[in-house]
Amino acid sequence: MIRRTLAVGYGALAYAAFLAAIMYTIGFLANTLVPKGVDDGVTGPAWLAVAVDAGLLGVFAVQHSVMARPWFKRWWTRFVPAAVERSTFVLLSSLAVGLLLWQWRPLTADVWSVEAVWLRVLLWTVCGLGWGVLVLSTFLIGHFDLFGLRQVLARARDADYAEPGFRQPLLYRVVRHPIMVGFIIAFWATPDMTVGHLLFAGAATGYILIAVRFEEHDLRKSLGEPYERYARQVPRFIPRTRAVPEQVEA
Ligand SMILES: C[S@@+](CC[C@H](N)C(=O)[O-])C[C@H]1O[C@@H](n2cnc3c(N)ncnc32)[C@H](O)[C@@H]1O
Repeated sequence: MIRRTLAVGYGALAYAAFLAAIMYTIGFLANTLVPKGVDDGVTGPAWLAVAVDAGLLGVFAVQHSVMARPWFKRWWTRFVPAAVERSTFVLLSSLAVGLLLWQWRPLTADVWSVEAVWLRVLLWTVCGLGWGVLVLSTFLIGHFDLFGLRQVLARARDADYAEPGFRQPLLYRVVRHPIMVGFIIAFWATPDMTVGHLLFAGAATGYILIAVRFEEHDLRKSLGEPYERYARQVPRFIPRTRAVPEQVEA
């Protein structure tokens, strides 16, 4: 009983950490409503800021990609109960984001700064749409599974947990990685782009381009031909303007 309560509490804590990390990131990149935005913090030599920021992004990238691999999950569920494996991943990812935002060093030179009000409004709207696409997409493939809550609730009820499995709802019929498309849009759509923000957007986009290849490798391995067919029909990031005819089996 105590273990179950602890598991639910831990899952709730991890989910709260995720919510705090994503909401702070939104304010951080918009330089608004948070104490420290992407253009705030300790100033110093540019080379040092680039080195520190790249290191912080690297910590997140390694943590996030290594801990998401099936071989890693198989190994560490020998020590961590399976029911809280996802919550632990979510908690550590949120802490890595927290470290990144806390220790981020600004590079405040302007890359672009839009004056026209209509264009500023348009860019903020696109940015908001990016975050919206991201959140919606998490619900399309199982928001509460993705962030570990269903796993701990199943444990609390002593029920078996079944993963929601591979799905192709709505946006997943348009592109294979709508969550990542949402991130990319939100990272780049800003009326005021500084060198620091550009570094963040460029490095994070580069990471996404690599990370989805690892994810697809795992999906190909676990799903086989159905994923190959999906990949032939649905592009990674940029929607097709014309449908691809399904190949006739020989
Ligand atoms: C952070 S989500 C990102 C999903 C996807 N790359 C995206 O950008 O929307 C990563 C998890 O989603 C799972 N996933 C990816 N595509 C999926 C789909 N179409 N249906 C269900 N799960 C999916 C992966 O197996 C992985 O565990």
